[in-house]
Amino acid sequence: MESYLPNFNLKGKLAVITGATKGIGRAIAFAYAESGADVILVARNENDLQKTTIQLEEQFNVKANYITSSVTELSEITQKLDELTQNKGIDILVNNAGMNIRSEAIKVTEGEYQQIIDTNMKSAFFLSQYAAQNMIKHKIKGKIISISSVAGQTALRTGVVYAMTKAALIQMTKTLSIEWGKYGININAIGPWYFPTSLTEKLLQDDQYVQDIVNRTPLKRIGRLEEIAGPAVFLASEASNYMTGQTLMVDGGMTIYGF
Ligand SMILES: NC(=O)C1=CN([C@@H]2O[C@H](COP(=O)(O)OP(=O)(O)OC[C@H]3O[C@@H](n4cnc5c(N)ncnc54)[C@H](O)[C@@H]3O)[C@@H](O)[C@H]2O)C=CC1
Ligand SMILES: C[C@H](O)[C@@H]1OC(=O)[C@H](O)[C@@H]1O
Repeated sequence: MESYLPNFNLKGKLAVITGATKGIGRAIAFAYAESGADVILVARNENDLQKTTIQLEEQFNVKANYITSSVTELSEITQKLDELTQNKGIDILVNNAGMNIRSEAIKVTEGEYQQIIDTNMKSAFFLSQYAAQNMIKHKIKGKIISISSVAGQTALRTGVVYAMTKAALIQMTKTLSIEWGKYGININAIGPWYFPTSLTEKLLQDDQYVQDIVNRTPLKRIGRLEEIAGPAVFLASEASNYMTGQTLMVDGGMTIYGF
């Protein structure tokens, strides 16, 4: 039978997702499990992790493990990943955990700067490095996906340091893709516009702010979480095997909207 339909499912894959108990990371974890992947969730709240992994195992009949740690505690995470991936290497890493302290550039403190940089950028690089070492050791042609932002490509009013980290993830994605392509590892990113999560909750409670977003968005609405899970499943699946170094803007058209 002649077929060109690639494999979009993640059966038998092992995915590591950071910040996976809330918002976009949670949506991705659920979509991956529904697509058949076993998952390792990384987050800071043990209770949330326990509840989420139990739900994933019961709902989708997959294996769900967790690591209770801040992504800034890299050795904590890598030691636990060593244990959890002895027999099965990592197929997919999603660098999702991220935070923002929205303040004017003129007022940013060194502490705020470092917290955003460490959470959004440093963790993504070193977890990508760990995942690549793991994939190479297990001879896995894996997928590394980072959640950037439209703020990494166009200027927003929501914090310069946050934007710096999101731009860095786009450039990290390009640079790692040329270094690790020879191992068959695909490195891509996703740049969301606004999606309803705890990160954006306060902003999206302001009707005028939401109207401003809608006015700048060709599709005239904010995103729905399943609309970010789809591209994340695509980038984790064999369907994207010939894509690397790219950032998919999942933004309702916002980044291409000149005037
Ligand atoms: N929601 C949106 O409109 C957009 C979100 N993004 C990005 O999407 C990613 C996910 O954000 P959302 O789901 O919206 O936010 P969220 O706040 O709902 O979820 C972020 C998750 O990351 C976790 N996290 C934060 N710092 C952490 C740390 N140090 N260690 C471990 N986990 C940590 C949080 O606990 C939370 O579970 C972030 O990287 C964010 O920058 C990008 C563009 C738009
Ligand atoms: C779309 C942006 O990333 C948006 O800006 C913010 O301050 C929020 O943190 C969202 O991520």
